[in-house]
Amino acid sequence: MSQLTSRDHMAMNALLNSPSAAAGGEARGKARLLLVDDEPRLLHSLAGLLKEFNYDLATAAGGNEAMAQLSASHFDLVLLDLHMPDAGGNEVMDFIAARRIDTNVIVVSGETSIDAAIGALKRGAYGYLRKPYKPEELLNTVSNALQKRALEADNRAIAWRLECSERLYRYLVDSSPDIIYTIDPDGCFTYVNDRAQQLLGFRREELIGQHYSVLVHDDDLERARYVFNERRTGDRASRNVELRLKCRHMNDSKRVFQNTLLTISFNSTAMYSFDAQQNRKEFFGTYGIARDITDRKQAEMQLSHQAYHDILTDLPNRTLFRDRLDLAIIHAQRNKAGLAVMFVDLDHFKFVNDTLGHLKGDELLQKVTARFKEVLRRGDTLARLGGDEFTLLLPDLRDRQDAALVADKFLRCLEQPFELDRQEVHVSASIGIAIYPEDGETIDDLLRHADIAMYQVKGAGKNGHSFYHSSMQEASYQRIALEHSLRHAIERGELEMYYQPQVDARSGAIIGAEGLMRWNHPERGLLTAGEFLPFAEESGLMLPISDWMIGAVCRDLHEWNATGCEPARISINLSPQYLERGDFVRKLDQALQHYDIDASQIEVEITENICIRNPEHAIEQLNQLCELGVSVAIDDFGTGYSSLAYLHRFPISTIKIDQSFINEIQRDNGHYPVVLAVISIARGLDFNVIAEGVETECQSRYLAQAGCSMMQGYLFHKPMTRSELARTMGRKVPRVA
Ligand SMILES: Nc1nc2c(ncn2[C@@H]2O[C@@H]3COP(=O)(O)O[C@H]4[C@@H](O)[C@H](n5cnc6c(=O)[nH]c(N)nc65)O[C@@H]4COP(=O)(O)O[C@H]3[C@H]2O)c(=O)[nH]1
Repeated sequence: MSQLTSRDHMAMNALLNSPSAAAGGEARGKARLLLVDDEPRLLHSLAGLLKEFNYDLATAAGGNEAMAQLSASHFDLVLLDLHMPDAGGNEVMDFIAARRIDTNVIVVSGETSIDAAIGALKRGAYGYLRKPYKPEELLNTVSNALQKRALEADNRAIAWRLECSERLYRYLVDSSPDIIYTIDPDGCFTYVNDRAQQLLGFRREELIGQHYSVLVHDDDLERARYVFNERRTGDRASRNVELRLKCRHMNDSKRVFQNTLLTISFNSTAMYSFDAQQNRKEFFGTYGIARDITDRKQAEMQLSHQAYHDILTDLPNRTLFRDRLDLAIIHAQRNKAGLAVMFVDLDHFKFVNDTLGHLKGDELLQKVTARFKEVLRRGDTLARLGGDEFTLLLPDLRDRQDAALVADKFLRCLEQPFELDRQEVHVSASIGIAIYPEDGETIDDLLRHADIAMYQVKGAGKNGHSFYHSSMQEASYQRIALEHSLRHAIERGELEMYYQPQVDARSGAIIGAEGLMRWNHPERGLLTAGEFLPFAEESGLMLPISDWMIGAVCRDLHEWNATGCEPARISINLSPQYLERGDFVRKLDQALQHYDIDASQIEVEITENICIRNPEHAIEQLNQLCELGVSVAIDDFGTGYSSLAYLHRFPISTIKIDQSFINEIQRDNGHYPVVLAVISIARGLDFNVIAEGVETECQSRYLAQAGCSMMQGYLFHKPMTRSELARTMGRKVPRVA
């Protein structure tokens, strides 16, 4: 922005605030005349002569009085005698000059020498009249002097206006946010405003006289020719033409200088002068305004990038992938070539997300992406569809084995663990492959079939790849149908709670039972929780299902309480999704009150992972449970990221040893350190300990000897219906290990 001087301010204020001046010429009043002569008779006759006219007259009888009056008020014209006894006319004129008094002087003197006249004119007198003067000569001289004075005043006003106007426009042009320039017919700059330097880094003097092409990016020169040679005016002239201009690269902190190219939008128009002699217009250059639109262009580019890319990994998104696949199919059709589409789904990603939190989950996805990218060739497209799902397009496939090789490389690159939060995290992937044209000729078919093949890998134990085969279709339909019918299972009353007794192995007495959900599937029969709850977790059905489960367990407890054959305590499993929601304590409390159940009859089983993900939140929730009187057990202990540092802060009463550790117990005299360690941790922290999945007498004996007598497993009881449990409780058959 150019600096405004105080003179500029004055000029602009005058221009903007003086409408009369703008109209050209100030309104004038009567001319004021001062008549100076020491001879009263002459003074009187002079006044008499001028009185007839519309002048405002004042008289002075000597030089001193004249100077006093000139100091006190303004006069347009002084009619001045030269010889006066106190102060002569020359002295008065010197006084006028020294004080820069704005007035004109006509000397009216009896002095006849030419030197006197020359002296007076040199001092600035407008005229010199000799006494005795002819009246008309005097009147003419006075009138002419006043006219000339008025003309001079008008000229000064016009010049001042012009100066003001020029300053205003120069200021406006220089402080414009746009570059303003003029160019001569040869394409050389004749003017650029200050903004050019700010934006492009070139000083005005460096650009004036230079051809415009020094500034224009080489690729834009063709378009620039029209803009900088614009011969049209008005609506037909160039509007909003975008060109990239070179900037001088300077280490200036200002943003504009850090760009080596700016995108500028140009408006330009021709300039013509009129040749009166030839009676025709003459082109003398182009005038233009260039606006820096770099920020807008960058924002537009960013927006369009975001529309087609995944923000987290910066990989192409679904839209761009489909577009690329579409093009690749057309290309393959034309060239009778093949292509492969892969569906890549990370195994156990949800577990990482649930245990370490979404931020770490995101970090893992970024790290996985980086490894995948290293495997790719130019021309392959890896996209992220969302969550842990990636798709890969391999165009120009020569052999389907090439696709298998890439899939193997993907799997191998995941073999090394990832480090997250100073913990080693292992992930693998399940990859389904569909080949064009055998497995589909459209985008949707290829993607669907790759997805089906991927599910096949998941079902077969994950961490592998598989080509699509039409026989997989049936399994896929079954999976989709399962998900679909699960949505209606609650309303159709197909869910049921089963209970697996927990026993004190020393006496065989039932000390409690774990509630385990079952689905009486209309076609597939009784499904265990392990067979359908993973789908519920994936499809967001865990929340309504958990609501149902709390109600069902409380209702069953209510019935048993009424018949007096209730187990001491029922433990229920709560999914991390449900715990996260924060209102489950209130729901549980409501259900307990509704069915009049004592809170001590319920134990909530949580996995240790939920404590690690957001310990403070977990502690708060668990404390609320304890305040209700509900106890807490840690399920599957030892399989997740347990942290003893947190464990003692949780209000936990029971630890359950996971069945994978119990499975390992094969011999009475064997050494099973994990089992021993868990039992000793539980003792050290004063927790109850229950072993789950106990199937053999050997396991039961080993556990009892190690100090764990509370057990659950097929050896004692399988999960059973509520009426079976009631019957079992009624029998209370003791069983001694
Ligand atoms: N091989 C073997 N298995 C045994 C033995 N004893 C019991 N089991 C099975 O092991 C699982 C024990 O439950 P969990 O570890 O809490 O693991 C449960 C629990 O985490 C979850 N789950 C079950 N019911 C519910 C529920 O109502 N709500 C929620 N949120 N999760 C549930 O599903 C998991 C699987 O449940 P299920 O399929 O019912 O499978 C049950 C049970 O049927 C044994 O001696 N040998």
